[in-house]
Amino acid sequence: MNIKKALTIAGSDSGGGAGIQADLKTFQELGVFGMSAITAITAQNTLGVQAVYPMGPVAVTSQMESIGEDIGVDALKTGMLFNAEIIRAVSEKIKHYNWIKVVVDPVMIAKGGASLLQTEAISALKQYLLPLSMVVTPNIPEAEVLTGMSIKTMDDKQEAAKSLFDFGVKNVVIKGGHDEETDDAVDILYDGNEFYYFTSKRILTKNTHGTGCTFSAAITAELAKGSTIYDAVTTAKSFIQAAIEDELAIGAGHGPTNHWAFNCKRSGL
Ligand SMILES: Nc1ncnc2c1ncn2[C@@H]1O[C@H](COP(=O)(O)OP(=O)(O)O)[C@@H](O)[C@H]1O
Ligand SMILES: Cc1ncc(COP(=O)(O)OP(=O)(O)O)c(N)n1
Repeated sequence: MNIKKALTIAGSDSGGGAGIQADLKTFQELGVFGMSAITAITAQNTLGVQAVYPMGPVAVTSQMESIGEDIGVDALKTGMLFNAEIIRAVSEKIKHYNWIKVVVDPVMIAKGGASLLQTEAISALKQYLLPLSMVVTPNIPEAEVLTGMSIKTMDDKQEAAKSLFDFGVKNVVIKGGHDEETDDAVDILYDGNEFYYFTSKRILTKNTHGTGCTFSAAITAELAKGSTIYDAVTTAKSFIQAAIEDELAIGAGHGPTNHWAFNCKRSGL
């Protein structure tokens, strides 16, 4: 069996809804072999983040080396990177191994407000990692921080996508989960030439913990299997829609999404 391999470089969420745990569940459901390089351990549940314990940059890159020297990577994603030292070290290793299918989810703040990226690390993200990325997947607040723009309308989203493209990113996906006045959740993709729109019905639920992680992991899994960017985003959008729709009411706060739902739906369960 020629299984494709996907790597997540991200933080651990003890509650299992976001971070490494969400990524590996998504990789498994989409039929790729999942691997991880952990950047930080968070003590976290559906109520919020109780503590963050970052790894040193060498601890992160030695995990990448173990994978790079033996197993290989068909596609990778980054999630919570926490500080500028980790961003720099991860970027150097990606260049060293010439890993091309790189999805950057520029995780900044958890749903409960906890900081998952130090403010002073934002310029490192722009300078070192964005130019190496095949796809970047900010939500609206993250796109605002990266571009310095206020994003309210679809025109603003298009301008922001163009501005992110100018950082050297090859494809920009601005997610619409935070656009809460609209009935639909609309994600836009910009490839430097065209805009593409991915629209789904907005589901009214508080159980959306880890949506961004799951969505970017699904894109990564599809790219690992050889999909085009457009097809990878299409599948990721269906995956996350099913995962939010068929909700798991776990914990007292923002519950996780349901990673089984996409395959259950496909097999008529
Ligand atoms: N309530 C919702 N209903 C349907 N889709 C949603 C909802 N919330 C988020 N999404 C989708 O989940 C994905 C992640 O979006 P978003 O919530 O903006 O990211 P993040 O988790 O990084 O804040 C996107 O594809 C978005 O359209
Ligand atoms: C360890 C870890 N990584 C990332 C996140 C943020 O995940 P996201 O998918 O953006 O979901 P919410 O935080 O908005 O629920 C996280 N919480 N923890």
